[in-house]
Amino acid sequence: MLSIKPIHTELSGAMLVRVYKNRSQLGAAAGREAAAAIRALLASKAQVRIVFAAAPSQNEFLAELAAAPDLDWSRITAFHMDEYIGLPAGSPQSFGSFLREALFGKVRPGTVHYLNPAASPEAECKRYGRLLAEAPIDIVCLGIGENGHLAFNDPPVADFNDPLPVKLVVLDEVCRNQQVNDGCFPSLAEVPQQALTLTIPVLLSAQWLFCMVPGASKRGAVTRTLHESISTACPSTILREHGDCRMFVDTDSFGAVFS
Ligand SMILES: O=P(O)(O)OC[C@H]1O[C@](O)(CO)[C@@H](O)[C@@H]1O
Repeated sequence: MLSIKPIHTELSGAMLVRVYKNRSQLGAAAGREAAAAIRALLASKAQVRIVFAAAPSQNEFLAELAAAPDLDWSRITAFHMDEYIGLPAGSPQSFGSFLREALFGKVRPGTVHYLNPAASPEAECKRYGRLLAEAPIDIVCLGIGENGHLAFNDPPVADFNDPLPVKLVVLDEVCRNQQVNDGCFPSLAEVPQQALTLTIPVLLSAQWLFCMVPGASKRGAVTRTLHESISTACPSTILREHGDCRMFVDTDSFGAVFS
């Protein structure tokens, strides 16, 4: 298999940033790297625990990962990082349905823990928090929202020292508008107002973070992530402090590369 070379690499704090020519190269490179990391973990432990983001920005990455050879998915425990509250049961917009379609239904992980948006939010946050706490999280595969959110930790609710592992949040308007612009919902009125999300300390507790951020609509968020001071005004800035976060961007989200 040919390796896909980034056209530019740099460090932002402790975070390794790789810039690819376009989103398909970004997705393929990230998928292969994540597969290699999973293989390495599976060689040294019985179970590997991974949290996945559910968004169009992850499509190329998830497709590559789903096609990766020699991965024993039966020893993988999978989680997702957020879920809307208030969608009809089985709605294609739910993040559980998205991941079942894009990945879980193809690779059949040994265990998939779905967030249940129909349960009482308080009870569901506790239940999911307990499942997450059963053992360390090995890998989180995430994206960055246009407002710099990680999962559904939008700037008004993001807390780098959140005491809760999973919480109920009200979504901010930039985040809800993005879902319409991404083609996930026909209008703002149909985007749920509330959601459950893993909190930032849980996401950052993973040994490895793979962060895939393609597309021109993310250029502002990528620039802020790399250059703005670290604060919840742009939650993704905290990624620069994780010791093993790799961020995959393309020329649309990064901007021009000058050598
Ligand atoms: O790349 P996108 O579509 O902005 O998604 C970024 C994040 O938003 C979510 O889709 C919803 O919070 C997450 O699953 C994902 O990490």
